[in-house]
Amino acid sequence: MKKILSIGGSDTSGGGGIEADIKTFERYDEFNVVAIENIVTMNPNNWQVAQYSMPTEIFSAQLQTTLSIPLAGIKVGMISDINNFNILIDYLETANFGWLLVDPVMATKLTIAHDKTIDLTTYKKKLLSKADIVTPNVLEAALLTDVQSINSVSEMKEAAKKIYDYGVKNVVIKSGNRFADGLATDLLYDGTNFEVFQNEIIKTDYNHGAGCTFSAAILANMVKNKSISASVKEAKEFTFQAVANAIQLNQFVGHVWQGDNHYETT
Ligand SMILES: Nc1ncnc2c1ncn2[C@@H]1O[C@H](COP(=O)(O)OP(=O)(O)O)[C@@H](O)[C@H]1O
Ligand SMILES: Cc1ncc(COP(=O)(O)O)c(C=O)c1O
Repeated sequence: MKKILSIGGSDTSGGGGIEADIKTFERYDEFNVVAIENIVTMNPNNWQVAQYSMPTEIFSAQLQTTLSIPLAGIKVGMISDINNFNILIDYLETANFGWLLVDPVMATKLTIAHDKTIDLTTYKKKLLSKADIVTPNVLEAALLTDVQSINSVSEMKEAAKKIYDYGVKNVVIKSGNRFADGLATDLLYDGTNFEVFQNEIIKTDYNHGAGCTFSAAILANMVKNKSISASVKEAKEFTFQAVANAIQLNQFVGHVWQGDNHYETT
């Protein structure tokens, strides 16, 4: 069984972050080990989000723990603190692992005030440049490429080229449910070719966790030695089902569900 390390935030509501990763990797029969960099909580009255960064000593101890484990891949999600970020970069330089996927979680479906001390130039230079694959949504891709917004496949292509130039080997940009054409488009760019993956947008408000699930599923396929293109294709189908099976959590949100079945929806 392959072992994969997730580094990112713990979502107390259970939909995104490390919790989505664990559920997804289990579906692919892969063993997920974790290093939690931050914890996200929600106000029960209005769902306002708070984020608590892990003290550096604890984050570092988690990463050290994983040095004893042969890792087929590492998935990096939400990173909130510059000191933890630097510890992560040092760790990536010493650890032995297969693929590195970076999901640059900056613009999520929840409004999270991120620690602005990680500037994007540093983020690109130190982290993205090491990634085999990076999976921003269109909002994150716009932030990374310093454009106002991305509203079409041709604008996704422009952004993918720029992100590739940061040293990333493969770029996947996701439009999710944001484009008016009714299509959920994912664009893959490997430095030579563009490939477009599309399906219809499921009309639902419940897709929290879709991004984490999608990127975990891509990595889950990659460590099974599938091509990047086949990995993205399969992950898209997996995530589509997870969105189709989403559950309402409370009056504020609904979360994707990676399991085979769910027996009740409220
Ligand atoms: N309503 C939806 N219908 C179909 N696919 C969706 C829907 N919402 C998200 N997806 C898919 O889930 C994956 C994650 O996309 P997205 O939700 O944009 O990520 P993020 O959580 O990073 O914003 C993509 O493959 C996207 O096409
Ligand atoms: C810790 C953490 N990581 C990642 C995400 C991203 O979630 P999504 O997959 O909906 O983009 C969230 C969303 O709340 C989160 O709390």
